[in-house]
Order: sequence, then C-alpha cells, then structure tokens
Amino acid sequence: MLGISVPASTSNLGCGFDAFGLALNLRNEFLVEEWESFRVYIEGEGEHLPRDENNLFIKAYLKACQRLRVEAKPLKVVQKNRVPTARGLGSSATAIIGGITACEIIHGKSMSHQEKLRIALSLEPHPDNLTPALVGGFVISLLDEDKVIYTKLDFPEDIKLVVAVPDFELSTHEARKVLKQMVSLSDAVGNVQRASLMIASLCQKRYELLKEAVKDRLHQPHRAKLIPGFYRVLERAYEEGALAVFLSGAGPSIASFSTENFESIGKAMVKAFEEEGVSARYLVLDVSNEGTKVYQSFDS
Ligand SMILES: Nc1ncnc2c1ncn2[C@@H]1O[C@H](COP(=O)(O)OP(=O)(O)OP(=O)(O)O)[C@@H](O)[C@H]1O
Ligand SMILES: N[C@@H](CCO)C(=O)O
Repeated sequence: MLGISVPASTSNLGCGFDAFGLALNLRNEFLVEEWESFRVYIEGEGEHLPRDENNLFIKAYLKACQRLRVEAKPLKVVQKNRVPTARGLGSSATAIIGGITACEIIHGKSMSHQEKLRIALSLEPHPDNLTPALVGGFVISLLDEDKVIYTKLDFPEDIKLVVAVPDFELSTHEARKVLKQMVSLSDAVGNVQRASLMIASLCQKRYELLKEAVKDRLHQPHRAKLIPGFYRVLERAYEEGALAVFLSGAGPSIASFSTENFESIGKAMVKAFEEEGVSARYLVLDVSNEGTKVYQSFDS
C-alpha cells in the first residue's frame, strides 16, 4: 500500500493568531490502495470519524481529483491516527493534506505546494495548520486572496513542547464563533508587538522574553471561557518552569515551550485540569522539520 505520513501541528503560539504554526513529531499515517468502492478503516484516535466519502481525507482526495480534472479512483484507506481529533493539534489538516497527496500519487500528477494549499484552503480556510502539515517545521503563513505566502524558520532544538490534552473535543468552528469581528487598536498593536518579539526571542535564543511575547489579546481571552481551568493550567506550567504557555490552535489543548522539567510541567498541567473536573493527558513533543512524507507500506 501507499503510505502517507502527515505531522500534527500546533498553531497561533498565543500572539501569532492565524499566522504561526509548528509541525510536531506526532504523525497520522494513511495507508491507501485502489479499491472497488471508498472504504475507511480507523485505528487509534477518531473512532467516531466517518468511514465513507464523508471522511475528510476522502473529501480532500475528491476535491483534488476534481481540481486536477481526473476521474477519482475509489480507495481503501487505513487511517492510523495518533493525533487526537478536535483538540487543536491539526488533526483535520493531516486528513486534508493526506487526501490531496493521495490524489497526486494515485493519479501520477505532480502538484506544487501552492496548488495543494489552494485546494486545502477550500476545506479549512486558515493556513496555519495546513502549511506546517505540508512542509514541516516552524512556519509563518498568511493568506493573500487565495494564495498562501509562507516562510519557514529554524526552531531552537533545545525547546520541546509539553502539551496537555483534555478529554473533550472543541471544534474549530465553535471556537471561532466566540471571537470578536472588531478589535481595538491597542489589542491589535499588542499582538503585532508580541508576535514580532516572539520571533526575535526564538531567533536570538532570548528565552526570558517568551513569557511576555506569548501573551495574546485577540483569541485566548475569548476562548478561555470554553476551557475549564485555562488560566490555572497556564499558571501551574509557569510554576514548573515553562518558558511560554498558550492555547494550542483553537484549543482545547494547552501547549508550553520548555527546555527542562518536561514531565513535571506535563503532570502539573494535567493536575490543574483535573482540579476543574476535566481529565487530561500530556504529551512531550519535538518540532518536526519534515512535513508530509510518502512511502511504500507493507502493512495493511
Ligand atoms: N484524522 C482525521 N481523519 C478524518 N477527518 C478528520 C480527522 N481529524 C479531524 N477530522 C475532521 O475534521 C473536522 C474538524 O476538525 P477540527 O478542525 O475541529 O479539529 P482538529 O483538526 O482536530 O483540530 P484543529 O483544527 O483545531 O487543530 C472533525 O469534525 C472531523 O470530521
Ligand atoms: N488559527 C486557527 C487554528 C485552528 O485551525 C484558529 O485559531 O482558529
């Protein structure tokens, strides 16, 4: 079978709303072969996901076939899902980029990153998880009409991400509904200043600046009310030595940057969630510099 491996991602990083994204070394694998009809088998995360053409991987595959003007060949897809769904870790981006890549390989049509992103954006209208899922690493993306302008920066190798994943789903759609369409000049300026500071602190390894840089006024204050214990989790992670703590994507997971104390930070974040009556687990992850990979799989 054809194997497609796509990384999870965390986006926003607090101050970089809809712009910053980091690919992580946690991957969904999609094993694909031509079949008589569309069939999806799911292992691991996302037991509830659709097993037919309504599965997002198949929707992305069909959308790409339509754009390429090729007749879609039905597929059997085995999803080996390691990325928790609807937790702000870019699971939907893995399915979208995976499905588009399947179309490219199955039909022998090569597409540029830009073409793939354009198709992907028709299914998820913000590029900050899609771009790192495709190209890997620390990516800054913006949308200019339907074109994604992006660049990849080196991310410090000594920083790991400790991510607390609560046991409830929050769809990006719901988490965007609580945002304000109009923001004050001082809030907008505050985020521009801090996003710039975050890039500088990461590039210059001025980690003592990250705690200030990560603060955000555009989305986290509104989303905090959807996440029991949000501020308590932040506080506990800082007490254990985290450098910066922020909502992962649209949430509900909360991620932190740190260079040490990974296990104690993770345990403290989980305990803080539990004190609010929410069970949770934590993951210690590195940034993955590799984006989507295609390989020959002998599994099924
Ligand atoms: N691995 C997957 N395979 C197929 N469909 C998926 C997968 N993961 C998510 N989806 C679909 O994407 C929809 C939207 O997911 P959503 O964007 O809310 O969450 P997410 O991608 O897990 O996290 P986020 O985008 O917040 O980082 C889900 O309802 C689900 O149908
Ligand atoms: N930037 C997006 C990430 C979710 O895909 C948001 O915060 O809504």
